[in-house]
Formats: sequence, structure tokens, C-alpha cells
Amino acid sequence: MQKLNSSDEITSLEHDLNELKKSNRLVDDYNNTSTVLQTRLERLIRERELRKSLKSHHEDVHTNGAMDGSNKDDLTSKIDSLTSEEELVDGVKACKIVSSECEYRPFKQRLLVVANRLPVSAVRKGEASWQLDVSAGGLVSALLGVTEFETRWIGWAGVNVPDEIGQKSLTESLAEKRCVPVFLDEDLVNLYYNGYCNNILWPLFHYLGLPQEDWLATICSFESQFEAYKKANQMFADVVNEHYQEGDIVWCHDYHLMFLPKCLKEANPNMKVGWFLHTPFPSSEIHRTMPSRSELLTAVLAADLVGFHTYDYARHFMSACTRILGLEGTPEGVEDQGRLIRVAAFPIGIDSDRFTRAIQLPQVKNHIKEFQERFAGRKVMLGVDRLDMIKGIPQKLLAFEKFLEDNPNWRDKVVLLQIAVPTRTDVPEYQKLTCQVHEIVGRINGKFGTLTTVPIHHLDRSLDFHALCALYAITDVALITSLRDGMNLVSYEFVACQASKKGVLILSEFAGAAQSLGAGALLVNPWNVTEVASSISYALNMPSDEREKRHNHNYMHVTTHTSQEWAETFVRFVELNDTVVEAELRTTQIPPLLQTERAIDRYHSSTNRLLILGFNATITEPVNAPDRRIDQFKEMELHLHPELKEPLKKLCDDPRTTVVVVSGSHQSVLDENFEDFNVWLAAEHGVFLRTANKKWIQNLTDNINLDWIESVKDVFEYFTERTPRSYYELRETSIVWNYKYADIEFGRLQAKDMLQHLWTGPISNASVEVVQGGRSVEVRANGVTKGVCVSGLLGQIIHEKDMKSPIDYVLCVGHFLQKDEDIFTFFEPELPALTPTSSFGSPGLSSNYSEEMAKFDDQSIITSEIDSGCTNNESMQTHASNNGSSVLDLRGDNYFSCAVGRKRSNARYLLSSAADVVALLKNLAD
Ligand SMILES: O=P(O)(O)OC[C@H]1O[C@H](O[C@H]2O[C@H](CO)[C@@H](O)[C@H](O)[C@H]2O)[C@H](O)[C@@H](O)[C@@H]1O
Ligand SMILES: O=c1ccn([C@@H]2O[C@H](COP(=O)(O)OP(=O)(O)O)[C@@H](O)[C@H]2O)c(=O)[nH]1
Repeated sequence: MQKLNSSDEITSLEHDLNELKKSNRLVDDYNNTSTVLQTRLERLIRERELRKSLKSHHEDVHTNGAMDGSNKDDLTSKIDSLTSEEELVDGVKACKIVSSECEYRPFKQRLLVVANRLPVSAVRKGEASWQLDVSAGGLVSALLGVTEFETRWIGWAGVNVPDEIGQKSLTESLAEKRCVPVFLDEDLVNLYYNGYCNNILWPLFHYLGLPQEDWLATICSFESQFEAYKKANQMFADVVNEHYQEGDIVWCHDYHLMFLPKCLKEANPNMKVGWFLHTPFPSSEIHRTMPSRSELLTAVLAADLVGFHTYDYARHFMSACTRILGLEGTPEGVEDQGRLIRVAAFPIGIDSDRFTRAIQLPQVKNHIKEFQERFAGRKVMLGVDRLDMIKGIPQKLLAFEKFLEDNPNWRDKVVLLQIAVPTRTDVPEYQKLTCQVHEIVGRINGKFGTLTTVPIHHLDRSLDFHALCALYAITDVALITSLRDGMNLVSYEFVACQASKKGVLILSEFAGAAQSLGAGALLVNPWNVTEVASSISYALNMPSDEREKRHNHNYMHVTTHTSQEWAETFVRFVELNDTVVEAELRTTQIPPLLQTERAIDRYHSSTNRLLILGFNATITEPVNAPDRRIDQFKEMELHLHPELKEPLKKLCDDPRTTVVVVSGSHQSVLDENFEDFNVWLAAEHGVFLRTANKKWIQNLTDNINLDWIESVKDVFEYFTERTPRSYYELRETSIVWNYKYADIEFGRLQAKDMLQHLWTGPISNASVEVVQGGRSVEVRANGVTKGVCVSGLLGQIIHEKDMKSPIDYVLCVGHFLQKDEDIFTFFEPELPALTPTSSFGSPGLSSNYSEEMAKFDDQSIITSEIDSGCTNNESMQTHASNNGSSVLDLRGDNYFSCAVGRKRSNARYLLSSAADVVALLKNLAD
């Protein structure tokens, strides 16, 4: 990599990086050559390189005197001394000093962190005086470690402040900590925070179901709590809008604020918004039980990026979007009407340096000494949890009891220290838990205690940072038995403080941390007390070399996957900006909606018109009513939309208009629907044509090899039997398996399986193509597409109608598969190919359009070269034919290609649904 020397170069590098974030263009090799970076990966790799260069140059500047020496020492010591939580909250300020005192000041991205809880909670000391204490919990700990950005926090200060003097003075106090309060009154907090957040969402997201004893009351008050939740989210949004500056990134946190992305985007669609969930996202089967399941998902999907701790949670979320909202899940995220919302896993970490440094501090060393003396001769086991149902404290105590029962020799040689930090104390379930835990601790201590010692030391309070670090450092076995836990940072903190002791971590397999620390920890199922008890025994007796290996593994992870990395990844370089850029890129490929007046106007002023209409989902009766449930069975047969019967007849009977219906369906389906219509029909993608005199002829090649069809049918039958509500349709030259009424995810899996099977078996040597639709798999004879059909079709029409004047109006409308979009390319051959995501050629078999066109050239009497770049007034050059006369006289403004119900298309325009097609055709007929 090129080494940079001057600050001019670095400025140019920063400029590149900013440019990269703004667009997908990048100044290449630092010499101003502009390149369009095509793929997301290319951009990411390039961006990473730039960042590395920038970082190493900043280090050079820092070491080689760009900053004056005394100043540097002073600042370094300021940063090094940041160990207490209070200082850490202020640390944002210290970092700002560093950058402002450097000769070269790096660009700092402004970041608005919006979380229910501010990093400090306020306690009122007088009318206008406040004490600010650092809030407890993993979210706060992790975000305090993030110093890379110019951060402002927006959130609730954990206190009711009804009066103006109080609100003004608290706002001022918090401003010093770069915090902005959202004032929620007591009633709202009760319904929104204690109610909807902590009594409904929290237990559900952690698989605990709704609170059992007062479930009737919960269900009854659900509506009012949900209303309060939305109201509170809007209040957060109002404060964000007040403080937002253009270019800021807004990072919304957690289950409290699922409506926030929606509220923010409604006010400002250009705002860059990310949303991150700190809890698990449960299986879609759990989320389905929520009365507000769809609204919550839709609101979150307003964000540009949606993040989770683990891939499992992301997978569950995508599955909920697919099953509940019916949206497409892609490997990158969720696609909603042509918009891509990226969904990914970003496992959080801790500021590990803060812990490793703390262990060296005299205050911590004093605590360590004190604890070592206090527990001399006994092994120390430690639990640190908020007193929350999800942390599995009762289960942990029962397992410890079982261990003591099974291992009498350990009874006076081990102590369990359980720090249970009180939390959400206004919620009844939490109050009940406190009593339950006290009862169990009392019972076990009564059973196994002596006059001088007890096996469990239980504390209902939090510890200060130094005492906590000391406890982590002297512990032999940490016992974390969460029933579910988004991540669990206590496990990370324990590992960070264990450099010398190398103690054992027993960790619940249901904590997100199990995915990252699983190799070094002893994983347990917290519900299985016998298993936990024997793991305790194993941990206490573990030989030192095994302990060391396990610890080293975890230590490496904890010290490299830090909270800084996490936030940086989420916010700045990788996902959020990239998502915005990419979403913009994708939007540019989405054609505009058709202005129907213009299409109608041009139709009426033309004299020889051609209407090419797709059939399914274009002019058929709708099966997708808006309130359709995803699993509802519907009629499979296709019927012409009843409202179209009359207008279509009128259009077909107009001598100045030729109407063609192009479909994949069998001839019989089309015959049934268009028996009385004076219409041209193309069945099986144009293999068969029904001409104006209602005779079917074979349009494409005569000698289509169909040897493969029986064996493919067997495969389709097999999958139909095994995929409830799927079906297949056998045609003469193709066969389609459709799973649009089946469970979407299962259908997709089955389709994947089917494709693999087809390629390796029945069609491996056949001259066929496999075309994958949104919810279907089709095998058809090679080279059969709607585009190919059109050339032959036009020849027939001109011949039969004995057309003397050229066609001067073309409307080509359809819900076509990507493969069949060559019907648009027929009229505009220079159109770019769409990314081939849904069309697969059989290996070794060409599906090249021009080759196919060449094959059919003999039959067609028309070839067209239409300038795709022409403007409305420019003439589209259309030549034809073997007799030299022109058959198409198309200009930009009398050619209308429309994709129906799709977003990414080669068509010039979009129509949202078949209903729009119906309206358009009615208008033409009038
Ligand atoms: O603010 P509270 O209601 O008092 O609750 C404290 C926090 O609890 C939850 O923490 C989660 O975030 C951690 C960091 O990502 C994660 O390690 C842990 O597994 C989660 O439980 C909650 O999500 C936060 O919003 C609360 O502030
Ligand atoms: O007395 C205490 C005990 C714990 N914690 C902190 O609370 C956080 C707990 O985070 P975790 O992710 O384990 O669980 P959460 O409470 O967020 O569900 C950790 O950073 C602990 O250092 C604390 O500040 N004081």
C-alpha cells in the first residue's frame, strides 16, 4: 500500500473517503482517475484500504511531532486516566480536546445516539440542581466505549420532571455531558416503559411469553400501552428533529424505539437512520403472537440498516418480515417495493482496554487484596446480573444447590457471590422475582451454611466500577445462566479482567455471547440444573493448562472485538453509508410510474396500434386481496378480470388496433378465457400462436425436443406432494411448479433443493432452461422467451392483416419474469441486462438472446434497431423487413413499455398492479 507523507495527501485521502460515502465513484490510486465502483464488495475493500492508510498516517502525525510534545503528554495522560464511569461519560469531551489541539484535525462524523435511557440518570437535589449518576446495563457500558464519533445522546433521564425550571436546569446539566433529555411524564412512562416495553416486548423477545398471573389485565390494557408506546416514540423523534443537522447519522437503539425509524423518515426521508436491537429477536412464531406484529416490523423497516447481535436474531427478523409482511428476504436484507433494507449481525463488544487498565489501578488492587483475604481458602464463583427474569438467577441458585448436594467435599471450599442489580422495580414481575430469589438464597444458606460462613453471598445492589473489576479479577468461575440474553457483556468483562487468573467461564448457550465465547467457555443449558451442577464441578477441577487455553481463546476475542469496532462498523464505514448509497443505486434502476394520460392521448392520435398484454397478474382477476393472509389458500385457475371483458372486446374489435395476449399458460387456458375475443394469443411464451381466425399454429421451431418432460414431471410431482399448497402445471413445451400459496420459506428451500436435483439429474443433458420466478420454478424448452416470440408474431400479424401502413403505437404491458423481459429488449435492443438473479440457464446451454434471435431470423420478417437512448421527440429508427418496407414507426412518445407490480425492470414505466392495467385499458376503450 502506498505510504502517505504530507498532510495534503491525507486531505486528499479524506476527500476520497467522503466522496466514496457520498457516491459510488471514487478517485482511484490517488491520481484523480475516476472509477465507478461496481459492486458493494469493491467499495468496501477500497474503503477499508483508505481507512487503513488514513489511520496509519494519523499515527505518524501523532508520533512525529505534528502536535507539540508537551501538549501531547498532557492529552495522553488525560485519556489514560479515564477509568471511572463518570470520566468516561465526559470522555467524549476529552477526545474532542485531542482532536482540536492536533495540528491536523480528522473529520469526525456527527452521530445522534437515541436510546430510551441516557448514559446518566438524574436525581433531583434542589429546584434547579441535579445529581447525574451513570446508568447501569450493557447498552450504556458498550456505547460509552465509543469515542470515534462526535456523539450526542438523546434519551430519557429516568426521572419525571413536570416543571419548567426543572426541565430547563436538567437540560443544561445534561448538555455538559453532551446529552439531550426527552421528558416523559409519569403516566406515559408507566404505560410505555413499564407496560409495553418491559411487560410485553421484553418477555416476548426473550421467549418468556406474556406475564402469567396478570395476563388478562395485560391483554386488556394492550391497546392503551401500544398507543403510549407510539406517542413516546414520536416524542423521541421530535427531539431528534430539533437537534438534527444535515449529514448526521441517527442511530436508534433497542426495543423501546421500534417506531422511531418510521417517525424520523416521515419527517425527513433523507435522514440516515440505523436501528439496532440489543435483545434477541425471537422466532417468527413468537413474534406472530403480538397483536401489533405488522406495525412494529413495518416501522423498523423504515430504517436504512437494521442490526442485531447475532445472525440467528437477524434470521428470525427476516423470517418475520417474510411470513408476516410477505416481503422478499434476500441474502442482504429485506426488499420492500424495490427498497433494500439491509439486515445484518453486528456483535457488540466492550471497551476492553478500560478493564485491562483498571486492573492496574491502585484502588482496584486494594479491592483485590481485600477480597482475596476475605475469601482465602475458598474458590470464588461469581454471578453479576440485573435482577431480571431473563438472567436465570433462580435456576442458577438451584444448580448451585444441586452441586453442593452432590459434592459435599466442596461445601466449605467454595462461595458464590451473586450481584443482583435491581432493575425495573415498578414492574410487578420484577418485584415477584426479588422475593423468589431471596427465598431460595435463604433456603440454601440455611441448609449449607455454618456458624461462620454461608455458601451464597447475595447482594441486591450495584457495585462501583473499581469494585466490580476487582471481583472479576479474583473470580475462579463466572456463572452466567441467562435463559435468554441479547449478548451479555458481563461475560466479556470477566474475561478482560482475567489475564492473570485465567478463570473459567460457564455460559448459557442462550446468551448471544455463547456464539463468540462458545469455544472457550463451558456452555450450558440453564434449564438443566444437573448439567449446570456438573459443569460447576468440572470448572472447579479444571487443570490449569485447559483453563489457560480456554481463557486465551476468549481473551483474544474480547480484546479484538471491541465496542469501538462495533460502532465503527455499524455506523461509519461499512453498513449504514453503504446501505444508503446502495439503496440509491437500486432506486435509479426503478422506472417511473406511467403517466396514463399521455399513453391514452397518444393512443387516440395513432392509427395503427399494437397492444401486447401479459396475462397472469396483468389482466387476470386479482387473487391477492389487500387483506389476504399469507397462508390463505386461493383459487389457482386464472380468469380474465371481469371488469375487462367489455373494454377488451371493444379494443379487439377496433380495426385500427391489434391486441395480443402473450402468456406462459397452455392454449386451453387462453381459449377458455378469450373464446369470443377477436384477439391474437401467444401460449407457452409464444411457442403457439392463435391468429385472428382463431387457429392455433406453432410459431417457434417445429422440432422442440421434449424427451425431458416426463422425468421433470416426476420431480415436480414429488415436490408438490411434499410441499403443502404447492402445485404444478404441465404444458406442452414447459412445466411450472408454483409455491405461491405455500409457506414461503419452506417453498424456497424446496425450490433450492429441486433446482439442485434437476441440474444433477433429469435435465443435465437436456436442451432446456430453468427459470426461477418469485415463487415458481419453470422448466421450458431452450430459447423460448416472450421476446423471441414477438418477432415471429409480428410477421404473422403483418402478413395476415395485410398491413399497409406501419404500426405507429405500441403498448407492451406485463408482469413478466426477468427472463421474459426480452420482450422490452425486442423494441429497445440496447437496453442493459438486469442482474440475473432469477433466471438460470442449464449448465452448458446458452440462453444468449442474440443467438436465439439469429436462429429465428429466417422466420421473422422484421428486425428492429431502436435507439434506446432517444428522447421523446427523437425518432426511433425502425427498419424492417425482407421486403424493405418499414413496419414499425415508433418514436419515444408512441412506445410505452410497462412492468406491472415489479420495481426493477427494463420497461420504460411501471404500473403498480393489475388494477392499474384495468383502468388504463378501460380508458383506451373509451
Ligand atoms: O434500561 P433498563 O431498563 O434498566 O435496562 C438495562 C438495559 O438492559 C438491556 O440490555 C441489553 O443490552 C446489552 C448490550 O447490548 C446486551 O448485552 C444484553 O444482553 C441486553 O439485555 C436492554 O436491551 C437495554 O436497552 C437496557 O438499557
Ligand atoms: O453493579 C453493577 C453490575 C453490572 N454493571 C454493568 O451492567 C452491564 C450489564 O450488561 P449485560 O450486557 O451483561 O446485561 P444487561 O444488563 O444489559 O441485560 C455490564 O456492563 C456491567 O459492567 C454495573 O454497571 N454495575
